[in-house]
Amino acid sequence: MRKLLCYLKQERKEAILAPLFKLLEALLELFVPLVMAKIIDDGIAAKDTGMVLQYGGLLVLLAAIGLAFSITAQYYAAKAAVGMGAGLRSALFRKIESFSFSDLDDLGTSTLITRLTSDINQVQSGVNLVLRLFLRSPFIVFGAMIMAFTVDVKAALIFVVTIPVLSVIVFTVMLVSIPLFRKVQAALDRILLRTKENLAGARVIRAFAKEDEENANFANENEYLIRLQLFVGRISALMNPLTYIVINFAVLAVIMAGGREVYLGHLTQGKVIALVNYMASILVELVKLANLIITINKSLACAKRIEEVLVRTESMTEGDIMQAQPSEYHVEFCDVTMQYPGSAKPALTNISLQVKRGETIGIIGGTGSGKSTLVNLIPRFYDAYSGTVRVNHVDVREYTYAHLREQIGVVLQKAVLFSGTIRENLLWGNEQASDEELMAASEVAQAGDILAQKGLDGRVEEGGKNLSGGQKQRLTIARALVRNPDILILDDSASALDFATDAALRKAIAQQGKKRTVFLVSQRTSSIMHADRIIVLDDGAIAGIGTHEQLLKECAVYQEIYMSQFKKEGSHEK
Ligand SMILES: Nc1ncnc2c1ncn2[C@@H]1O[C@H](COP(=O)(O)OP(=O)(O)OP(=O)(O)O)[C@@H](O)[C@H]1O
Repeated sequence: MRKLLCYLKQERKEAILAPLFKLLEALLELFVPLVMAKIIDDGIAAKDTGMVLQYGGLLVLLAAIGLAFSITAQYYAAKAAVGMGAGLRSALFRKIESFSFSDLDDLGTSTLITRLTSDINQVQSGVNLVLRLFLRSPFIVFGAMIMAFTVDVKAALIFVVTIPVLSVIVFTVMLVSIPLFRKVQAALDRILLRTKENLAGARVIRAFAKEDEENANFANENEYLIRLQLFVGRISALMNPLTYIVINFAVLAVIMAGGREVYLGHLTQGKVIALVNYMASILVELVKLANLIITINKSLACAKRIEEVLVRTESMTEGDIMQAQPSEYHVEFCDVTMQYPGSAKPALTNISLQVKRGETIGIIGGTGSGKSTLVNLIPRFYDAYSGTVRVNHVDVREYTYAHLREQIGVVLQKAVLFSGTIRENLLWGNEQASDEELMAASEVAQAGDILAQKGLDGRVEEGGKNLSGGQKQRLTIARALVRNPDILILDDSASALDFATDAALRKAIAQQGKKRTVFLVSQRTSSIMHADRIIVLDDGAIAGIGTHEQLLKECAVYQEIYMSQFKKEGSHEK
């Protein structure tokens, strides 16, 4: 919590001024019943119109000054809360950006989105309310009680009994409803998650005709939320009749005791009205206070979720080496074992491999055999559990992230593009690249036809939804090539391309002048068979290394893969 308060400290001036102005407004409010008493006793009773107008004017003045104080307080409270929210949002975003793939896997992206958006909003509105009410409400409750004593001690004793009773009712209702509110939030979270999954998977739902089932599931979750909210609503609704019964009895007691005092000549009618007004103010403030405490509780729960992310220590820290001398072996794996957190068994076991500069390495194996895991260790998307991965003979953990990754062009299995223009997307590879360089990279990536059709200024919609799978893959390859990297990793990134385009792509990459080390991950033997060496992975271990011809002779796993695809392709041709 202390960490979050730092962000409020940056808005120190506003955070002090907001409650101060609210306090001034409350101070003025406490005088209103006294002025009313004066109007009744000195103006109306004495039929003195001048006096009524004079005090009436004072009331208007008090209201106007109070309004000005209140607006000023609202302004500062909003400014402090929004400023804190903005600071928090940037800090959280920066923190999330610093997370490694393992951290993101561990936390889950949907909860990070909720924390970055609705949790921060909740904290923001909590801070806004606290700044306005945490001084004002207790001040009015105690102030009104003290003012009541200054009006009439005997009648004020009724307040001494009423306030604790009212407090007990209000705070009991609050204590009962807070855990229920937490349940409501959790139910809301589930509904949000379901909505998000449904929107993301809308096409799959249609394809499997699961709309009715999904509608029914959503209706169930919604029904549960409605029942919970109604229950919470009923409990909260109990507060009003109960408190009004107490307050009405207290008002009755004030009027009866006051009436007797008026009759005896010890109290004026105006003062009785003032006492009734103080009683009403106390009730209103107690209800506000209860709502404030509920909001504080909700905000604290959200603040805790935000803080969990902010104080999380990253599972990987970067080194400080910026450049290394080119060495004989460009990429080395030394007895590398990789196990994902929470997994029962390693995804890679005892991998040792030395790759020379300029070599093209094909990586093949069944699904889940560890191909992506192997290449993801080179740009340090994950750290090896044991063993070392080296680039230019330097452990990847010793490089700064930026300097390690600027040597490597990665095309991930899932082609991700961002909304904007094609040019903006390609420039991610190298911000300084000229249009000619972008076009040249696109030609190599076999994306020339896309550019001819759409141009560099062609729009890419959210998630590249206006492009086909193959078009997206070719643009992501072009983006990696724009960087002109020393190491190029294509992780099954030509899976949506037809055989001819795939072959043309490999040929164009090989023909580029640069002595580039290439890792080609694929499930298709045809994509990797021309590589200098092929690594066959089987259940996380190397089952064979060699050329296509060597492996066909010596490696049973490779033979099996090749034969299964050869037969399949043969049968297609028939
Ligand atoms: N982020 C992750 N967290 C936990 N386990 C993972 C993660 N990514 C992969 N795995 C597991 O590690 C193993 C190897 O996965 P990997 O993605 O490297 O296989 P692959 O050979 O690339 O498969 P495919 O060809 O299907 O993409 C699998 O058992 C997979 O379930």
